[in-house]
Amino acid sequence: MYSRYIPPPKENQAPNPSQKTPGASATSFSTSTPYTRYVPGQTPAEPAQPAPAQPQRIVFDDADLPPVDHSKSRRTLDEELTGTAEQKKPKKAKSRKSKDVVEDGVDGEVKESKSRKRKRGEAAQAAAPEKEVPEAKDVTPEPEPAADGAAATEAEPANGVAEERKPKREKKKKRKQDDNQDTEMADGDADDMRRRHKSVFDKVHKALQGKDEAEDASEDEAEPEVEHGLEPLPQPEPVVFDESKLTYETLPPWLASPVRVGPDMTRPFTELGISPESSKILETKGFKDAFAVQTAVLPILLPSPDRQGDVVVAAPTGSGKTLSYVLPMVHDISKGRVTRLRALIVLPTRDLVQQVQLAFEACAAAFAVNGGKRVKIGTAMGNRVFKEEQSVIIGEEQRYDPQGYEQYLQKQDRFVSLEESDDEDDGLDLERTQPLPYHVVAHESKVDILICTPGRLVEHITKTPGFSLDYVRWLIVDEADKLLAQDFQQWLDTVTEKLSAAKPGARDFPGSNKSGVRKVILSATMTRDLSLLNGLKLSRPKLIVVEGTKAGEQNLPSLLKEYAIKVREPSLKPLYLVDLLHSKHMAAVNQDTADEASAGSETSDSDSPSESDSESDSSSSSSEPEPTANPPPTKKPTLPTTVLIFTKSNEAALRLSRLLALLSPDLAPLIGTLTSSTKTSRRTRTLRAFAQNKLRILVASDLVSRGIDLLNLEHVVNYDLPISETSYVHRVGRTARAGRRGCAWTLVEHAEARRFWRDFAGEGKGAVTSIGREGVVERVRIGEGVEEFGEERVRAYEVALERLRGEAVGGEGRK
Ligand SMILES: Nc1ncnc2c1ncn2[C@@H]1O[C@H](COP(=O)(O)OP(=O)(O)OP(=O)(O)O)[C@@H](O)[C@H]1O
Repeated sequence: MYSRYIPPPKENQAPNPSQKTPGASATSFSTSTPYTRYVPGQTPAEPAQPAPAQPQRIVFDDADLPPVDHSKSRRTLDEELTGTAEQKKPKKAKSRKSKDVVEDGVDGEVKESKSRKRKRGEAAQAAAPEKEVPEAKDVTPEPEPAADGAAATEAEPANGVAEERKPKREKKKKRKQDDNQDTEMADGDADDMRRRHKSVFDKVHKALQGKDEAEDASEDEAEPEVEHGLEPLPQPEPVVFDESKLTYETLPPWLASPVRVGPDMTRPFTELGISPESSKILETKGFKDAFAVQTAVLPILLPSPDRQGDVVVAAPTGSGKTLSYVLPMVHDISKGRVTRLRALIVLPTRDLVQQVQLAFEACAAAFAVNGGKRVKIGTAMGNRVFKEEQSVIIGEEQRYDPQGYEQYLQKQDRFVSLEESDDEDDGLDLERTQPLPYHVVAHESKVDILICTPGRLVEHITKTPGFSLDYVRWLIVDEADKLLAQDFQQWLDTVTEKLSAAKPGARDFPGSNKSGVRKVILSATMTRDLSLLNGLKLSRPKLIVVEGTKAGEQNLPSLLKEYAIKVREPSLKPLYLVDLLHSKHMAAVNQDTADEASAGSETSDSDSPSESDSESDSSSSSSEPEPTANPPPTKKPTLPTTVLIFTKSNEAALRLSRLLALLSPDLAPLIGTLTSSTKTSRRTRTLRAFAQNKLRILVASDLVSRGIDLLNLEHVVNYDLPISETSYVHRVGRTARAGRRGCAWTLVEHAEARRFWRDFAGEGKGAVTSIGREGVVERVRIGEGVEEFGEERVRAYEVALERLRGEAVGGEGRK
């Protein structure tokens, strides 16, 4: 009953045509592969060498196949081959199979499972009596290509051993694929041979399982055929990947349920716990009533018998967040006598350090009343030589202390031996002040409050003798999302570790029985990312959110108006800007600015610092007449308002600033430039000139997009699109501050339109923006391309560009 088993060729074994006997069997299988005879009841001998598990393919060369009658249906073929009528399979199963085949694609066909191979082998044996070898054909089999020439090959494991090693699940999957493959082969028009085999395999497989045809038939009958219309068959649920962002529901209660405050709420400082004397002084500084954020934060941070936990503040730009922490801190520290480092304020840029220092100085005076101490404020931001900065923060004195001196000497001895052993760890000791005999050098803080950038803070912690955080009881992290996202020298870990050290009584709050470090974390674009916030190790935190009626995650000031200008000709973008600056849109939007502008224009010729204040010298001292893209000015250079123009980089800011001066000489003396490559002192001068209305236009990189408080600024122009929604919020938030009006203009090129309207403006299909605004972004038209600007202006623009290029290369243009 069993016939000779002709196994498939061995994996990776390229046929050797030389071994072929002429006139050998016409089968397309390589006959060079050794095989064993199957003897029932006898375990077949293991192959000498297990072949690698890499699949091998078998050529089904049409030329080698027996002629096929395509007119015969599959059923007819099956009958012809097996002599039995095969039960028709239910339609449902069939269609599912064919779908799987499509999904599995070529891979499914390439891989063949062991079971299928087994079936194939068994089938070959079973089918042998009926059709042992395909009809002899007068064609010499083509040699099979090598295993790696995969194009015309089919995967075939070398033997059962390699196959056995595959995990069960994989085998199961393969088996399923094989079933699908079978259907595909039957439907396809290339492999009739395989189709025949398949039907034989099926029969033999059933036969080997001890099931006769009748049983098969009854089994199939038991599974009634289900009729389907054209409606889609039920499919498994598609796998849905959860791409949702963190929502308030998934946040801890303090983040999920913030204390919400309306943006218009104000209250007198006296109602919030500030003494009338201090309030009066604050009023003289321009702080009459507390702003919304201050009304919410002050009661939590000012001393109370029941001290509350840490505070996280999310309030729009220009809403007065700085004063909300400055006032309670100065109030608290002014109650003390001794100067110790009590508070750290960490900020991302030097400009912000300087700005916050001014706020502290103003408030220090307000609390130096009724016997209150005038708090001492220091800064550490790297704008000075480190040693100089050290001497400003930490003082030294020689104190008589024979015992301490003895310990010092012992330490020195140890240090010398360490030095000999090339250990450089204590090298800084060499730079320390040497004590006088029987004295020690004592260090003490010269400041109560240190305002600093994170990098410089870490430097002082690690390198400044006597710099200690033992007495620090306030930690303020302003522009927190930025500081937390960028781990400057692991500043947070270093600081929190130092703050966790407890010295008895060192962190006590006067007038309170509580002790510890109070943390205040602020931003207009506060992160809700717990992985970032966790690093702060907050204690019983509260989230304060200031928001209007149309609140988003990041809210814009309510008095901000936003506009978008379509740039049809990106190559002429600077001309759009020039036209905007000369348009009626650039009007004063606050009355006091209008007044100052008219007063400033009278003196602007003599007082203007011109561009000597910035790196780009735009003063048009050249003897040649400047190419101008605008009509020559008829009156003194002036602009009725103030403008801050944002570009994408330092270089872009410098170039645009110069180009503007060339294109519009009337504006040249009013233009200043602010970039991170500009020296801090020069930046300070430029900002001061702008605050005094001597400069009316600032061209800047994103350096000044955060926190900078230019109260007289009325218009922000996004010359280049900001990189993110957060960046947009900070940029446009340089105006419309502290209850003033302001406008934001964005130049939008065609390629940027979708992103701008969807992500920033929150308009259009699929718009999802985190920005909360009261109004909408309005469209404004400026220029209409070449026709609108005119040939002459476009030519002048090209000349200006050429000159700029010349200046960049040789600097001749500036001479
Ligand atoms: N109570 C007040 N009365 C009047 N002016 C105030 C008051 N509080 C703050 N200001 C002023 O409001 C302006 C903006 O304040 P501040 O710089 O603190 O804003 P901010 O919320 O920190 O903004 P940003 O997020 O952009 O840093 C400052 O000029 C500040 O002096």
